[in-house]
Formats: sequence, structure tokens, C-alpha cells
Amino acid sequence: MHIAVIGAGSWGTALAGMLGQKYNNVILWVRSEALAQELARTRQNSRYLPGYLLPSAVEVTYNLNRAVTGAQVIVIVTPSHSVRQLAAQIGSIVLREPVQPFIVSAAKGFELNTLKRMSEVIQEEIPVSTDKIVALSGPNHAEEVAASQPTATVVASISRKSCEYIQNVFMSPQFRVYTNPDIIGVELGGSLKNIIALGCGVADGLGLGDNAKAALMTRGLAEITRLGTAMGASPHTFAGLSGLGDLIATCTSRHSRNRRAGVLLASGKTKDEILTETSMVVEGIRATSAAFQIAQKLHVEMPITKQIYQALYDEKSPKDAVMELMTRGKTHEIEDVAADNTFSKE
Ligand SMILES: NC(=O)C1=CN([C@@H]2O[C@H](COP(=O)(O)OP(=O)(O)OC[C@H]3O[C@@H](n4cnc5c(N)ncnc54)[C@H](O)[C@@H]3O)[C@@H](O)[C@H]2O)C=CC1
Ligand SMILES: O=C(CO)COP(=O)(O)O
Repeated sequence: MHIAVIGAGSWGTALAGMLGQKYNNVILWVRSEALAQELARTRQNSRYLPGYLLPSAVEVTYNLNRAVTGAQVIVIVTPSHSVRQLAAQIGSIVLREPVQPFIVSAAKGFELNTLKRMSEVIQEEIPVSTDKIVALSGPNHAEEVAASQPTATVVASISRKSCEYIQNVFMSPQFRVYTNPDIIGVELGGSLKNIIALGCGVADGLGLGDNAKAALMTRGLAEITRLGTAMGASPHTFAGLSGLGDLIATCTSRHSRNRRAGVLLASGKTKDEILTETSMVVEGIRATSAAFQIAQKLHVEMPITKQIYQALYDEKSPKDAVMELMTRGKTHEIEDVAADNTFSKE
């Protein structure tokens, strides 16, 4: 089994390492020649996953052609803003292949100018049938996967066969993989929870307490579900690992870059200052802009996303954003109640 892992940030390195314990032909593609050389020599990715040793079965290269040619499975795991360009390069190689590979998308985000999900971007650039495109998402911090701590995830595709194939590829006693036919919901859960994690970081930074964080996560999930269903996802998916599961992990974890960025926002840093001082990707910053625009187009109410958008992009004070959320117009917790008037008594 030849597997190509494209992107050697924290998540790509952890996934390549995990697959390298199971298969002997895993190739990790690294963008920078210097990092490729360091990784090949020391077996450590000191910048993105320090302290973790890549198994010897993982080959490291910065030659994309070498990584991808002949691969049965290609895992794309770079920040969302770079996926189209890389997918186009991969597409031109895959075009020449006699057998179509599976393409696994492990990035969590949107393309900003088109507001598309990663599997849509990949489909446009890589000439494989939609069946062969699978999203992998869940509560999966790279640091814990690299440490072989028990982790569960979801693979989603329109094809049951593809889901089950990729489930088998990744499954191990440390990494439990579930399948889900709702690729829209699985991708949206992973991308939208980053916005709420920014909010939980703000709550942590302002010292707002556990009640506030629980409220943010719960009402955050309500608005994620509202937008997701308007975009064609199943509401049930958001109650699963790639929805609620990833939301809890990211909003509460010391590993989360999005939550940490929220703490910085609460301390008075601007979006640009946060981006300058963070070497790792903070997907939630772009996802907030994408979700805000999609919500406006689809007329979906997303009050938390709106406040985080204003704090990031209009430099609204995080304290004012909290006050505005707390003093919004009164509403029902469950929308059907408002629509159907299901109270048993007036
Ligand atoms: N770190 C984690 O625990 C997890 C991350 N993810 C997702 O995986 C994706 C990648 O995240 P990480 O590995 O954490 O990122 P990272 O911040 O650790 O590293 C980013 C990597 O992408 C490379 N890169 C940046 N711009 C690039 C470009 N234009 N072309 C090619 N490569 C480029 C960098 O050189 C670096 O190797 C993100 O969408 C993230 O949300 C998903 C699950 C877990
Ligand atoms: O998606 C993740 C865990 O599932 C990683 O979250 P952060 O990007 O916030 O670190």
C-alpha cells in the first residue's frame, strides 16, 4: 500500500507517523526542502510536532511527483488556503495514473473567495470520481494521536465502499474510525467548531467561567447545526464525533491553536498581531469570515459567529461582544417550539 501524506504540519506529521506504523510505503510530502532534509536526518519535525520521532517506514520528500505517483491513497492535510493550488498540482500527476487513487481531505476550513468546502475544491482540481473523495474529521489533536492516545474519528463520502476502504486504512487499536455518508456535515462540523473555539478562548482570556463556556459551546452547536442544515447537512451529524465531539475537544484543549488565539484576542491583540505571532495555522480566523458570509447569503442567524467576526475583523472589544450576546432579544431554546407553539398550555 503506497500512501502519500501531503503536508508536514502537526497533523500531517502525526498522520504519516500513525500510517507508517501500519504500512511500509508511506511518503510524507514537505513543502520546504530545508524541513524535508531536517525530517529525513533527525526524524523529528521540530517546528510543528517537536519531540515526536517519525517511524523509519515513512519516507520524506519535497518532490510532489515522487510522493503522489502510484499512490493508492493521497491524504491532503495542509491549511485550507493552500488546498486548491496543491490539489491542482496533484491533479496534473493523477491524470496520468492508470488507476484513480482515493483522495482523503483532512484539512478543516473553507476556501475564502468561493466559500467552498475542501472536498468541493479538491473535486474541481483532481480528476477522480466523487466516490473517491473522502473527508476525515473528528476530535483529533495531532499531539495526542502522535502519542498513541486513544482517539476516534469519522470518514465521510457519498460512497459506502470508499468510506469502508478508508476506514480500514486508518483503523488501529489507538485510532477508531467511524463512517458517515454525510460529507457536508462532517466537513462543516470540523470547520465551524473552530469559530466557537475562538469564542471559548475569549471566555477563558476574560475569565468568564465554566457556565459561559458551556453556554458558548451549546449555543455554538445550535448555530453550527442551523447553518449546516441550511447547507444540506444532516442535523444528526452535528451530534456526532465530527460535530459535538470536535467542538468539545477544541474548545477545552490546551493544544487548540484556535482556543489560544481567542485568549490572545481577549488580551487586546488584533487579528493581524495574532497571526504574526502564531507560526501554526489558525483556521478559525478565515472560517469566521466564510461562515459569516454564508450565513448572510442563506439568511441564517449566527449570533456568536457574528460577534466573533466583529471582534476579529472590526476590532470590536471582546467585552462588548459578550454584552451584546447576553442582551440579545429573548428567544426559545429549540426553534421548533417557536414555530409550532408546542407548549401544552398558554
Ligand atoms: N493540528 C491538529 O491537531 C489538526 C489539524 N487539522 C487541520 O489540518 C490542516 C493542517 O493543519 P496543521 O497540520 O495543524 O498545520 P500546521 O500549522 O501545524 O502546519 C502547517 C503546514 O502547512 C504547510 N503550509 C503552509 N502553507 C502552505 C502552502 N501554501 N502550501 C503547502 N504547504 C503549506 C506548512 O509548511 C506546514 O507544514 C488544517 O486545516 C487544520 O485545521 C485537523 C485535525 C487536527
Ligand atoms: O481540529 C483540531 C482538533 O480536532 C485542531 O484544532 P486547532 O486547530 O484549534 O488546534
